[in-house]
Amino acid sequence: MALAFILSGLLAPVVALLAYLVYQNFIAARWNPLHRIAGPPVRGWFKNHLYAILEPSVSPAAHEALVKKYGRSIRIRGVGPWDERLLTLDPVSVAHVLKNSTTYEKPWQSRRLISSLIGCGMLSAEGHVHKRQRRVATPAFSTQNMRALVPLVFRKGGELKDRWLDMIAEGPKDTEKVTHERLRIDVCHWISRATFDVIGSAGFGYEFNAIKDESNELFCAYKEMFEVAISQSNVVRTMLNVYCPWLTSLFPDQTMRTVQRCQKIIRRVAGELINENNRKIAEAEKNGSPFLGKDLLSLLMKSNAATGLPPEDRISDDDLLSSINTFTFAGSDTTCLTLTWTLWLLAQHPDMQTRLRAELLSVARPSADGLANLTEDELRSLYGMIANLPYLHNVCRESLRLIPPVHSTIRVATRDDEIPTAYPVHKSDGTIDVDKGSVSIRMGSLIHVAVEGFNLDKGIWGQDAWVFNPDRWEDLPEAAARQPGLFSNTLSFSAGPRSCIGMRFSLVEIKTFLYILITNFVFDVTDSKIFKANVVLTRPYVCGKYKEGSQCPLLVSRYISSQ
Ligand code: HEM
Repeated sequence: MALAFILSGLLAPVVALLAYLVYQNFIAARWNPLHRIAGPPVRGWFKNHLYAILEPSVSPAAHEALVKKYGRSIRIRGVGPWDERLLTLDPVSVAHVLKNSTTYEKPWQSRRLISSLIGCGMLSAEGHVHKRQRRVATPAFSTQNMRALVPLVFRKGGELKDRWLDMIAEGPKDTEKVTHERLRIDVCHWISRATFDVIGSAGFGYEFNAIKDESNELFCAYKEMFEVAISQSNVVRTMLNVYCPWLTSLFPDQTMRTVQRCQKIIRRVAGELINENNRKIAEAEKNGSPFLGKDLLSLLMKSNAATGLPPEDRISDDDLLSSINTFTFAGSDTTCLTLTWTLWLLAQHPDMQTRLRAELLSVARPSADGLANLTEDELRSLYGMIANLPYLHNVCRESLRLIPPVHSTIRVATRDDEIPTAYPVHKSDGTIDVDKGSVSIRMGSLIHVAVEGFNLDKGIWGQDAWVFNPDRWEDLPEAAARQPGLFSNTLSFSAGPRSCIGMRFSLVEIKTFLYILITNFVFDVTDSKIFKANVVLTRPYVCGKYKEGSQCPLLVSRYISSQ
């Protein structure tokens, strides 16, 4: 009797699980309206289309083939048979999904993964928590505040330049091949150190000094934690982290222990920064003088302390800590990769590099003896001129269009909806629906927003869409000029209420760094072949050396004017 009771107790959950799986895979899947949309076949129970649409070495061709065969609203298979997703390359559909951020949220699984590392900051929060964080942070990213950061960005760019000049003067180390004063430099590694320095200083008034050396404990903690985040090599462990976080924190493995150790350091150091700022704000208030901190954290704390803000709209010290982590996580690698890919593209196109250099050198410097002696105001006015240079702007937007660091993003429908379409929808029975003008979507379905897919769409940008051509921006095809997107009709910074809050910040950094680097150095390709891989972001790797991690070696020599 007792045995029968125990067995039935054990059996019940198994039967319930089986029933659930049968329901999800055979019944719910059949009733899902996405099932009626055309899409590529799946050859096997656990086969999916994720590699083809997520991996930048194959995704442009995959997207092109899918659109040709199935139109711009495509049903694809996600992780399992229960996971039918909508891949949309229809601009009207994407604008709808990104604009309606309460109907289309970020899936809880990706939000949980991000939160487990950097806390529930703006990247992973949803609903009123996100709104509150975004409202408090928005003033910090105003044009005026971004201008205030210009001198600091020049200082960091100058430090990187001096470091490279020293390295070139010193000559090669064992690992660096040289041909007549040209040094092989992993630009990705070095620019990453510099963008960390910028975000530390401009983000929260902290000096990582990573261009100098890589020993700072907060820098090491962030680096180690982000490396864990991007490796996620143990799929089972990652799944457990998402679905049973209590289990993995009860039985932490080496990776988890590393993350916990890093988080402890970050909490301590960043906590001190927050306390210090709180103290300064209180002191300024007491003295009736303004608090002068210009970094994002100070500005965020100032806007949070503003007298007009209702208490329920204020964010907590924990949220402030998550914001520091979020700015570091979202703002350093993305900008580093844009700069790295731009230098790589310019190294492949020496004529464009020369043309850009000529334009940058045409900007009159307020002082002949370099940037170091310029006042903050002079640097700001210099940046004003640089920011308006047309070819530099075209190079930046073309690089961000061609190789967007964020390859794609994903949303989940929080209710049933009709997603409007501009193009006819191909159905799974072989017919084409020209009249309906929408795709029915059920609550819980995932929508794949192909950032790179949009940016490289030949049907929109023209037959040369996969080619680096900064001049295309002088005469865009009509369809491209109608594309949604926060930045220059591209989705590189996304669109709508969840688009990138740091776009202006990164453009100041990208343009200033390009100005300093291109007017001081010449960049050439090496004999190493570089390929792109989507490891959270689109990163460069050397062919045959994937295991060595992301790198982008270029031959760097000093630019010497012939005049
Ligand atoms: C070239 C550099 C950058 C690129 C290409 C980029 C791109 C993006 C994209 C595509 C998103 C939307 C992600 C999604 O929907 O899944 C995003 C969001 C975000 N970015 Fe950036 N980003 C860059 C630089 C920065 C910088 C410098 C910062 C901060 C200092 C920053 C802070 C954020 C934040 C906080 C969000 C979340 C916004 C929200 O959900 O409300 N980003 N970024």
